[in-house]
Amino acid sequence: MKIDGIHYRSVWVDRDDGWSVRIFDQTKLPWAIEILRLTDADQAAHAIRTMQTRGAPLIGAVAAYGVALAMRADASTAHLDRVVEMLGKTRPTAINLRWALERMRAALHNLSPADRVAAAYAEAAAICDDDVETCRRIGEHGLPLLREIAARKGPDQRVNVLTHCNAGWLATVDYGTALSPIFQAHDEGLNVHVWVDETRPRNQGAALTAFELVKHGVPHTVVADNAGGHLMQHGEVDICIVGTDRVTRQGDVANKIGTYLKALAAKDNGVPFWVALPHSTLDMRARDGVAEIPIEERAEAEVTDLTGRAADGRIETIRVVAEGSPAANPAFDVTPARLVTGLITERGRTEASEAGLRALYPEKA
Ligand SMILES: CSC[C@H]1O[C@H](OP(=O)(O)O)[C@H](O)[C@@H]1O
Repeated sequence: MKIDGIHYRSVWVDRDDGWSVRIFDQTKLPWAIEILRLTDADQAAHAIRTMQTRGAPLIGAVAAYGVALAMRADASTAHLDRVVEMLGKTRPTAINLRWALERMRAALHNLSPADRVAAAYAEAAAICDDDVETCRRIGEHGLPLLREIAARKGPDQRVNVLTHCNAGWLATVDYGTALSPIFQAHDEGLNVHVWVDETRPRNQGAALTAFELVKHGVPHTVVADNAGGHLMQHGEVDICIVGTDRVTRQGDVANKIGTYLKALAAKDNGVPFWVALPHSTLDMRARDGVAEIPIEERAEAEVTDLTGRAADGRIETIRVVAEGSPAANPAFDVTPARLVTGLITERGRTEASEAGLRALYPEKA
């Protein structure tokens, strides 16, 4: 998507710089736009682990390019296996990471080492191009939901969408998932407004979703995570649309911590709760999400500390928790399918169920 009129993807290859891989340092956004230069797999792993680059589809794409960078250093089968395993351990919850690495290994394993560099870059590029088209189509299939609300409420009433975390173009290669229909609705002139959950502790909503919506000119309001239920009780939310890091074959949804609580509030208030996902986020090997999806535990400091811009413009990190208090930091939770109104995919919309997913993805059954 665009930043000040210039189109970017969230990851790209700099052919003029030795085929290095470029990403935004998302830990610096929205205060600074810094582009990182990755030249080896360890740098790619570090970027994923530290969330310099994050978002389920995007970490898969960056890991894929991490494999390509690794093949330039050593295209042996042993090194390929080592790098795939190393990158696969960077973050446990988003299934897109495993999906992308398995796809890279399948594309390279039977090739001769001499052919692996070019093939790795080509496969990583194909993963990125597939993600861009997939996310664009997710937008197309989610758009009718917003049009229906707009038609019901009338042109002078805004369509209020609540979203959690960041599932925009910064979480994917381009367009986003949950934000894709919102961008398309805005671009076609729908009167759409977004309630943006700040999304503690990493504030992906306040920092990244808000940044995307400002740059695209989409009306929005940042709210504390705990405000969503109140807004729903008072009729201020017409629909919730969130992204996801893994959906099981029965439709259970892993997403950023706090999503489950929003889904409970939506159910209690009769607010439709939709989840947007590309095919790469489906984990048909898992059934019960609560029991089977690994939930990433991140550092306490992400809860005890907060980073932002001081009055004098300096970026500072301050402690916001009493000295001596420990913190726990589960980074995701699982929303059971019974709380999900439906799934928005690149192939269309479906109920959050095994039957619904089999109908859309018969080849994955
Ligand atoms: C389009 S996937 C976005 C998904 O990924 C985020 O996790 P993180 O920022 O920790 O990588 C979050 O769960 C989003 O919903």
